[in-house]
Amino acid sequence: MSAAPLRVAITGASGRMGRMLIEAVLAAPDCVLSAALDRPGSPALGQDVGLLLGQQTGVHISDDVRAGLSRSDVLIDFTRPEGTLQHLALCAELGVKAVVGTTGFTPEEKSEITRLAQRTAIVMAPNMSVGVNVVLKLLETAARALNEGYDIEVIEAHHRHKVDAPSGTALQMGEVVAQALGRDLKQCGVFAREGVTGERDPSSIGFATIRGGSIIGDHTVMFASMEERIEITHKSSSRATYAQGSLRAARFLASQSSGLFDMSDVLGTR
Ligand SMILES: NC(=O)C1=CN([C@@H]2O[C@H](COP(=O)(O)OP(=O)(O)OC[C@H]3O[C@@H](n4cnc5c(N)ncnc54)[C@H](OP(=O)(O)O)[C@@H]3O)[C@@H](O)[C@H]2O)C=CC1
Ligand SMILES: O=C(O)C1=N[C@H](C(=O)O)C[C@H](O)C1
Repeated sequence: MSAAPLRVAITGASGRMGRMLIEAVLAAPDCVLSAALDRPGSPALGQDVGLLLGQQTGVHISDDVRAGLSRSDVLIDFTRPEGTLQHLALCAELGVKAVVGTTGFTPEEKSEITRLAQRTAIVMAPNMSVGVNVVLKLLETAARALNEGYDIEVIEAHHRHKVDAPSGTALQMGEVVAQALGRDLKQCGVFAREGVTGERDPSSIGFATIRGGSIIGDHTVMFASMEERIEITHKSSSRATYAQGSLRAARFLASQSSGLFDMSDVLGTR
């Protein structure tokens, strides 16, 4: 007998990631789209989610998050920090699991998510692509080997609509490198340079942000010495990579009851 399909709810349904996730869920044979949710006042409310895909699905975008979650096993949320926190509080109350792709959380908001994960299972990652999560492992190895004489800079580029900087992925890359080197990113991260900055502090990890056009998401970590330069780069060419990773995370959660996980748990690379 085949297992019951995973009932997946999507918040931010009309957003860039929301639309990509809906397409991925509709195409997944083991999943069913149980709810497509947007916030009150969204012009998308009432639309059949298949409208943009040229098909009728019978699932209409709604702002009734509680009702949508009540008929779901897992929520996939790519919205904004304040929206995600509201959605997670409802997930914890209703026993619905959650995959969080939203970035830009404050340390306090992250602590709140850790608390909510005592009541339901949550996967949270600033980048759901398998490729980026492999790159995080490469960075750990590179940082350990290049621990002296190399200046480390993280460069990221995204589309003109992105609202947070540096990207969540760039920050995670910085954290992985800092941890491998026994540094604290809060102390050594340099997020802006202008005017007479003085010479570069060798223990710093610099960040540079580019915003423009339709760039989906590029990240490079540069290790620069006086003799050579190593650059580890990941470039996304479609948001489908984030949607597919999110579905892997949703399937992983089916066997978890509580706790906060990341993509290394999902991919078994921890
Ligand atoms: N982890 C990963 O792999 C990835 C993470 N991201 C992150 O996902 C998030 C969304 O990105 P993207 O899809 O490009 O953004 P969009 O702006 O295209 O979509 C955001 C969606 O969330 C809704 N929303 C905004 N604020 C709230 C709120 N307070 N409550 C409920 N819903 C809200 C928006 O509704 P409205 O239109 O009404 O404002 C919209 O539907 C960002 O934080 C981004 O960094 C993106 C790609 C990959
Ligand atoms: O906003 C985006 O688009 C993306 N956000 C994530 C981030 O902040 O790292 C992931 C990806 O780079 C796309």
